[in-house]
Formats: sequence, C-alpha cells, structure tokens
Amino acid sequence: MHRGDTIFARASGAGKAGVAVYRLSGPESHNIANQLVGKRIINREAVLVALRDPKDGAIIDRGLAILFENPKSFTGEDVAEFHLHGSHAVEISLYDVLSRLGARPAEAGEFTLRALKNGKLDLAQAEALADLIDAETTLQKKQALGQLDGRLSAVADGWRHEILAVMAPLEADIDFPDEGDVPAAIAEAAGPAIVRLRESLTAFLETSGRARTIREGVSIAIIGPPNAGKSSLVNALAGSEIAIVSDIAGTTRDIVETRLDLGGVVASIADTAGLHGAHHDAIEAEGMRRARARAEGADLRVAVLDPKSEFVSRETLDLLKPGDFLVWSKADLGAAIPTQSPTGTIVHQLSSKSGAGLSAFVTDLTKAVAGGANADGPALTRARHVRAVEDAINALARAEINITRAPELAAEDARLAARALGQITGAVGVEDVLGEIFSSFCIGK
Ligand SMILES: Nc1nc2c(ncn2[C@@H]2O[C@H](COP(=O)(O)OP(=O)(O)OP(=O)(O)O)[C@@H](O)[C@H]2O)c(=O)[nH]1
Ligand SMILES: [K+]
Ligand SMILES: [Mg+2]
Repeated sequence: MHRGDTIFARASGAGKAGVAVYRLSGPESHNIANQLVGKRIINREAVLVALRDPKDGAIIDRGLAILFENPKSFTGEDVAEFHLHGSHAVEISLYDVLSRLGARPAEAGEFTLRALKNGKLDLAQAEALADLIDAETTLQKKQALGQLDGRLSAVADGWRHEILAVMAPLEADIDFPDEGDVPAAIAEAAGPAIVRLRESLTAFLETSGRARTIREGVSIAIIGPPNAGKSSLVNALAGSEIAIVSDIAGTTRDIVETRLDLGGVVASIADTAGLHGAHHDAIEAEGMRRARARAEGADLRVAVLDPKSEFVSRETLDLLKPGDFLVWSKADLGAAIPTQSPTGTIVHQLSSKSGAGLSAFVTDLTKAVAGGANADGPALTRARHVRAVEDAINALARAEINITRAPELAAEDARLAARALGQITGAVGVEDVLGEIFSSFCIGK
C-alpha cells in the first residue's frame, strides 16, 4: 500500500449546512479519531459520539463517527469520517485539534490521488469522478457514472491486451531469428489482426466524438446587426431578463453569457454587440471586435436579422458557416422574409415577443447541438483519451506496413500502440498526466 501522512478535509461543500462531512485519511487517522471520541470505535459502524479536544476535554461538537480500515476505504488507507454540524466555528476548532494531533489539510484531489495510487480506481475513473462532481446535466451525469464504472477502462485494456497478444509471437521471432521460415508464417497471422485492431479503433474514435460534447458542452454566439433582436432572443431562450433590451441601436456592448441545457448538452450562449459598417466610436468598435472574435471561436453561430431593418447584414452573414442558424426576428410585425439565404444555414422565423416559432427553433438548435449524443457506451471524454487512441492507430498503421519486411520494427510499433492505450487508464505514463488531471479537483475529494 502507498503510505502517506495523515490528511484531512471537509468532504461536503463549504459554507453553513445542517451536516458537514469531514474526512481523515492516512496511518494516524484511526488513532486521532480515537483520541477525539475517547473510546474505540468498531470498523464501519456509525456511532453517535461527542468529539472533545484531548488537551482539555473541551467539546468540539456531537455527531457521527465512522472508521474504515484499509484497504476497504475510498483511499485504500485507514479512513475516519465525522458527520458534524456544518458550522464555521465547529470547523475552526476541529481543524485546530486535528493539526495539533499531527494531521494536515489535504490538497485538492489528494484523497482521489491516494485512491489511484492504491489501485482503488484507475486514471480514467479518477477523471470520471471529477466529471461527476462537475456534472450539470443528466446526460453528463450518466456519462460520468458509466466511466466511473470502468467502461472506457475495460475497452482500452481489452485492446491493449489484444495488441500485446498479437505482438507476442513477433517478439519470439526477434528473440530466435534463425528458425527458418517463421517470419512469413507470423506475418500471415499477425497482419490481419493488426488491420482489424486498427479498424476497430478508428471506428471507435469516430463514434465517440459526441462524448466530449457532452462533457465539455458547446459554445453558441448570437450575432447580428444592431437592434435585430439578439438580446430579446437570448432572454426568451433563457426565460429571464439577463440582457438589456431597448430600441436604442448599440445597447449591448460587452458579451453577455448564459448557460442552457439543450438535450443534456450544456450550451453556453453569448449575446454580442450589433455588427455594422457605419461610423462608430471606440467602445462600439471594441464591442464589435469582441463579437466577431466570439463568433469565430464558437462551435455554432446564430445570426439574428430583422427583415425590416435598414442595417446592412453583410457583416453578419460573412461570419456564418454551413450548419449555422439564420433567424429572422420580429415575426409578429408581419414582414416578408427573403427567400435567399447563405448555403448550408438553417433558417427560422420567430418572434421573441409573442413566442411564435420559438419552440421550433429550440427543437432544431437542440438537434444541432445534441443530436446523436448519448451516454450509453464507453466514451473518449477528454482530449487526452482521443490523443491516446490516435497515437495507437498511427502506430498500428506503421506496424501494418512493417510487418512483412521488418517484423522487429512492427513489434516496436505494436508496443507503442499498446503503450498509448495504456495511458488511458494510467497503466503506463501515469506520472506525466497527474498534474493536469488533479489540478481540477476540489479540496476534500
Ligand atoms: N415587435 C417585436 N419587437 C422586438 C422583438 N424582438 C426584439 N424587439 C424589439 O427590437 C428592439 C431591439 O431589441 P434588442 O433585443 O435590444 O436588439 P439587439 O439586437 O440586442 O440590439 P443591440 O444590442 O443594440 O445590438 C427592442 O425595442 C425590442 O423590444 C420581437 O420579436 N417583436
Ligand atoms: K437594442
Ligand atoms: Mg443587444
């Protein structure tokens, strides 16, 4: 078992609460707990206790204490848990006593890091735990729970072992190179297996693109000329008055952002300053610069145009890409809309005021953002996973070429492919990515 010092943290959220959960992990955690409660507690049994400062017997609080003996605990170490009143004063006196008894405050993600080092979960599962804590939509939650269950780990490990199995006879060939016609027979057997592995990894890479959309969400920029009704549309989508609406052109200057759940995918919607080519002051120009930058960086753009407006819409239309939306606003005013629109855009007409056409627009927008997204299968939820699979595919493609003419090179390629896949669960190269992954954790997890 990995042995660290003894750490503590509040495992439940910060602030006042009915109950707060504190956790101790490490070799001294049970000893410290026993000193606080003044008696021995039975493993895995919740007991109502009074926690006292062993120095003077002053009461800290009354609550539940539970001990978990290693290795059957979250971290794999001895763990003690206290369920106390969620009070700032209780927390201060508890921390004071725990520090005096030799424990130290945990760093962000340190409990999970210990769990990882003790083999309680692998790297993909540790990431899933962070995703579960951050999950905002039910689809994100479902995906994180599946990943925590080891879905991705299982397929990544499965492929890794298949590659190693294909590689084994190749390596034997390299070790005993003088055994006549072995290479041809080996190449014959290994070649198709390598091709099959590369093809299934490629197929998996293609179908798992949606997984990152679920985890990371999408960004949508609402753009258009001044007074087109952009802020009105954002407010209608959000169901609250988050952006200022007025009949004065140039009302919105800064980017105003809101988050929506579109079919389980978190969409970050940005309201932007109106785009136009006429003479403008420095602040307006800066607003337009930000609007353009946001439009270019977004996953999807929604151009809002008022069919009765005198503003030229070229500046807006130039930013659109195929798959983006073109929304004709103020349908309640009854203006005819042009029949022409930029190729590949999805056209809608609606009124933020009356609500006409709004639900049809939301349905299409949801389809564009979340269509085909489901959280059922194993998924490559992070860039790190995608990179690992891409590296494995490239290495297998090289092995495919080398297998007949230079089996020792093919063996090395296959080894690299297996190594790349091993990085997903942390079977190899775990130290390289720990910082990146654990820096995003909260204290107490
Ligand atoms: N009749 C009608 N008026 C609307 C509708 N949507 C917006 N308006 C009006 O159009 C004007 C401009 O609306 P905004 O939402 O401020 O437009 P904007 O595109 O955000 O404008 P800027 O931020 O100045 O670029 C306001 O007077 C709104 O009340 C609509 O669906 N119907
Ligand atoms: K306006
Ligand atoms: Mg506005």
